[in-house]
Amino acid sequence: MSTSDEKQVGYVYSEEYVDLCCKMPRLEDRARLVHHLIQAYNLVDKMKVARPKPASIEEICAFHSSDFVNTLQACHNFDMEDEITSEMTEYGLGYDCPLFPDVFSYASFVTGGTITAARLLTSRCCSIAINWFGGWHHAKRDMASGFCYCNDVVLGVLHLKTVFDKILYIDLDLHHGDGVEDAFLMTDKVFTLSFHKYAPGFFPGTGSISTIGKGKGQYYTLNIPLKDGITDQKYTDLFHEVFTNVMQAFQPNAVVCQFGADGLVEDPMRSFNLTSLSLGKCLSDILSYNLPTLCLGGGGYNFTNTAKCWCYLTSIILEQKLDTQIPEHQFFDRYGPDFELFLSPSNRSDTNESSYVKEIREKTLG
Ligand SMILES: O=C(CCc1ccccc1NC(=O)c1cccc(C(F)(F)F)c1)NO
Ligand SMILES: [Zn+2]
Repeated sequence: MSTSDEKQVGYVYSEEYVDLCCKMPRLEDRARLVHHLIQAYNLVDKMKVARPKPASIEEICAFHSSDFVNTLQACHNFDMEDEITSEMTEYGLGYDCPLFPDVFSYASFVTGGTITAARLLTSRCCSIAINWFGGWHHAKRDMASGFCYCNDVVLGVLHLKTVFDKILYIDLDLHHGDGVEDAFLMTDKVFTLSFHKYAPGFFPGTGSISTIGKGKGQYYTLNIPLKDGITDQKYTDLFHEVFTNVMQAFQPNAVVCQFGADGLVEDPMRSFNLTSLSLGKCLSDILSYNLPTLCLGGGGYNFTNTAKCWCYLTSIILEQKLDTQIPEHQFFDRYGPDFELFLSPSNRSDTNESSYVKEIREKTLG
């Protein structure tokens, strides 16, 4: 099958990379499930596989402070019994961001994965690049946060900026993409658009509709705060309206999208009532503009649903229809009892009253 290069889809993967991603506590074998499902649907052979290299210290320091990176690197032989020092907690390490022996190679490899994906776009080798094991949007310049050590998203955007003038960042994770928003709050070259749950006491607590950017970056930050129970229809209608407005006004040269899957039905976060069809429709909207596009993962703590979702998104990128039956493969039995690719919404109530959505529309679309 001959695909002209500009349609080539880049997929960041190696056995070593997946193995390392599975060392992250609380994410166990998620990366392996994701890759093997994409493989089981014969999608890997339709993509240009790019082996990631770990990001170098200087690459990571393009955003993070050197004392933070040095501290993270010093934790590389940390084991569970070691006590958490005050220095570690000062850098956000130890609680929300658990320490484990390979933490630094994990963080530098994931970051390298996203930079590798971004390079596929800046080198014009591909028009779409995927790193499902990146998308760690909470990490700050000198602080790990919310399960994120290095902010691979910021570093990917910074690399894209060396070639593309204006970058649109879209964050579809259940949680507000605070680390990325902070990094680009004051620039008009990166527009950050985040859809997320916004509720008292819900992490990270930022992302209210009133945060719109500062200085030159004023009006280049947009937050869509949502409540529990939102459905596919309401989410995708709102996304379509807001996204098309932003595309018209900002006219980016490249797009980065974080497809965190913790907003899906049956996620342990138990917040939104979305199925993969929502993220799929958002992705189709984005791809319809034929811009260089970087697709990243993120949250997603129901591992089989996350694998189903990102595999489905990969099929949309490749314009391949998938069987609804999960194909036989090494992890087939994990997909029981239904062995179905698509999810069904639950009957939980949607607390986003239409008056609330109307208010959001008015405040963001003017
Ligand atoms: O998903 C996130 C991070 C969520 C987070 C924020 C702050 C502190 C810890 C976390 N991570 C979790 O709550 C978490 C991580 C892995 C698995 C789970 C589970 F219990 F939901 F499965 C929960 N950002 O997009
Ligand atoms: Zn999340």
